[in-house]
Amino acid sequence: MAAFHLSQHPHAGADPRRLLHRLTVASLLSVLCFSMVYLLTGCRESELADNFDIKPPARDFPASGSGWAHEGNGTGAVRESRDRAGMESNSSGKEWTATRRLPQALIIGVKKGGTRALLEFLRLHPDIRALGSEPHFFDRHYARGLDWYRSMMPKALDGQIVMEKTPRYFVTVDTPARVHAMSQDVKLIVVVRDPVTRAISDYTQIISKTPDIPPFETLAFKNRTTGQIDSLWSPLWIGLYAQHMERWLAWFPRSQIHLVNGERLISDPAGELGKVQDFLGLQRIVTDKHFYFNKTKGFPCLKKPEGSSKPHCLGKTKGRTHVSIDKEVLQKLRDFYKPHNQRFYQLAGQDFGWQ
Ligand SMILES: Nc1ncnc2c1ncn2[C@@H]1O[C@H](COP(=O)(O)OS(=O)(=O)O)[C@@H](OP(=O)(O)O)[C@H]1O
Repeated sequence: MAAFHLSQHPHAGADPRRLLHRLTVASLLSVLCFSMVYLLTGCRESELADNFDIKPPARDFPASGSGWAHEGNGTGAVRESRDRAGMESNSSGKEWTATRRLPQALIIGVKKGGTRALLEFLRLHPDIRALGSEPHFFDRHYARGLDWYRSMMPKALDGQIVMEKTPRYFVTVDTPARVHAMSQDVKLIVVVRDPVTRAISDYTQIISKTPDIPPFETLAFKNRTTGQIDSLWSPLWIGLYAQHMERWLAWFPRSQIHLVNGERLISDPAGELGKVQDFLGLQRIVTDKHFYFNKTKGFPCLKKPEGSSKPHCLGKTKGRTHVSIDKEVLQKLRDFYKPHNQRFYQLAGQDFGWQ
């Protein structure tokens, strides 16, 4: 249409140089505008979002379906605008520049342990800046390099702790060495939960996505008649905590790994959060004042996150009803895990009391 219109213009043929000049000026203006938009809106981040399967740092909300039930909370909005500006000011009005840094703390596992709840509770702390999505850097995107990883992090001020959670790190063989190569001082957090319940939680999620898979009772055994457990089946293998923990202990001292009791994270979230804040060297700011027990959901939820008037619970994929499992199979699994759990308690220096 535009080309047709130009060729019909009475002066189009008369002054091609003028037309060319106009076109050049228009192109220069477009380039200028584009550059301005690029600089002002952090275009680099949207490129990342388009090209990769994880979210950019400025949108550091939980992935949909895995985060809070009411997402557009004020806390996130405030944080997002701070991220965009990259600035924050203290009481004297002086501004500090926030920068993207590599994480100083990682929630490395375990899948279905309660890692999302822990991360969201920790995000209430003003000295924590946490990436909402799981970047899977050390297990999937390691080849992208540390600069890429840093670019995924939310901006943080000096003194704020940057963190992320990717529960798969705990069980991936190369991860401890890779994390160590990034930082020898990084603080590691693992939320652990009774491995039998964890496996059922895992399976409940799997079957919700692929309803055609065989029953849990079939997949859990190499041979159901002989009762031989298939410990390589992922939902069961992840629960061999001692085995995974030993790999981490080959690279990091026990004092650098904090274990969160996943069961207590539900029954006493403030108590578990208190210990995590101590471990991170932070003031205990997230306390029981922040939580209430939501009877309908059957889990603790947040009363009023900063800037929001609504209480917040985790989304519906967290705390769902588990598939019911044959009692005999449950007992076989408990017997199977017993020695592994004992070994884990020894490594942990803590008895989690799983049956
Ligand atoms: N406050 C609160 N609200 C909801 N759910 C809670 C909470 N605290 C811990 N949990 C438990 O977290 C389990 C999900 O664990 P993760 O977040 O680690 O899962 S995931 O690995 O990120 O998929 C999830 O597992 P399921 O109960 O099997 O759904 C919960 O038991």
